[in-house]
Amino acid sequence: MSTPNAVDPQLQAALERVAAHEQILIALDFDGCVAELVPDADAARPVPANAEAIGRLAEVPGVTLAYVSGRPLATLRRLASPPEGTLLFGSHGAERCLGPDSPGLELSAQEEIARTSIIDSLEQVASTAEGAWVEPKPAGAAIHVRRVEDPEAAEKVLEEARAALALVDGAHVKEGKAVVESVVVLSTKGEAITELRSHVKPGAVLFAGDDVTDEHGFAVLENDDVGVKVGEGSTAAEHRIGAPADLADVLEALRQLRS
Ligand SMILES: O=P(O)(O)OC[C@H]1O[C@H](O[C@H]2O[C@H](CO)[C@@H](O)[C@H](O)[C@H]2O)[C@H](O)[C@@H](O)[C@@H]1O
Repeated sequence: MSTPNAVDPQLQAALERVAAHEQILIALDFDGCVAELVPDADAARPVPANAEAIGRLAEVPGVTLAYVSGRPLATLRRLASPPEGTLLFGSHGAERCLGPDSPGLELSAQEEIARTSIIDSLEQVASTAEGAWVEPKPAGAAIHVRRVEDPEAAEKVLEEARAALALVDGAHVKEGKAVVESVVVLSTKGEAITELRSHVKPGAVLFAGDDVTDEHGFAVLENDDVGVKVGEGSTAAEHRIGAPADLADVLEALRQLRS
């Protein structure tokens, strides 16, 4: 294990307040937070130092780990390889695994029709630009443009996708980084964190995330909770780190405070 860098003093003070609680919840976004953003979405993996820090935190009494991600639950499990016992929310909160009895996501017949229309519409749009591709998901789909070389062409794809999705009954749009997603089940990371809070009953929560959808998560933090925005962009989080590679220092600082 390499020596961790000191975290910002204000963040360190906030971590001390979190660590003082008997039970704490550490909820993490995956892409752009635990893992670097990469062109091939299936190649995303935790930054090694983050994986090590997460593994060590999983051993600490009174610490519950959770992932709160836009990824489908099955993909999240495969890519993140979370330690045993980690609670999981996928599909921006529409899918959950809080234990063996957690119900799977079931779509109504109407939602199934809407999901098929979303996928068909996005496939149609993606076929117009080299590098654009569609990621089908249990509750909808995402159109990706990170591999479209020309930024103007990429933005045009996203605009066309928004326009196509506006015509699909029951399609809700979520914005992301080089991606537009559409879901047939409306849920937010804020709702996921609220559900985690009532399940775990922690004295305080640390939530880290990098994207627009993570703002719903920061918005439900309270009291001694700590929100950490990863990277640039406006945010409701009170703390910020530069990149996913900096997250390990934060997690390690928290672990040391619990030792
Ligand atoms: O909530 P998250 O865990 O951050 O998931 C959000 C979306 O992440 C993935 O897309 C993003 O990461 C890709 C891999 O680095 C990148 O290529 C893409 O441009 C990003 O938008 C994922 O593919 C989506 O399903 C998630 O909703």
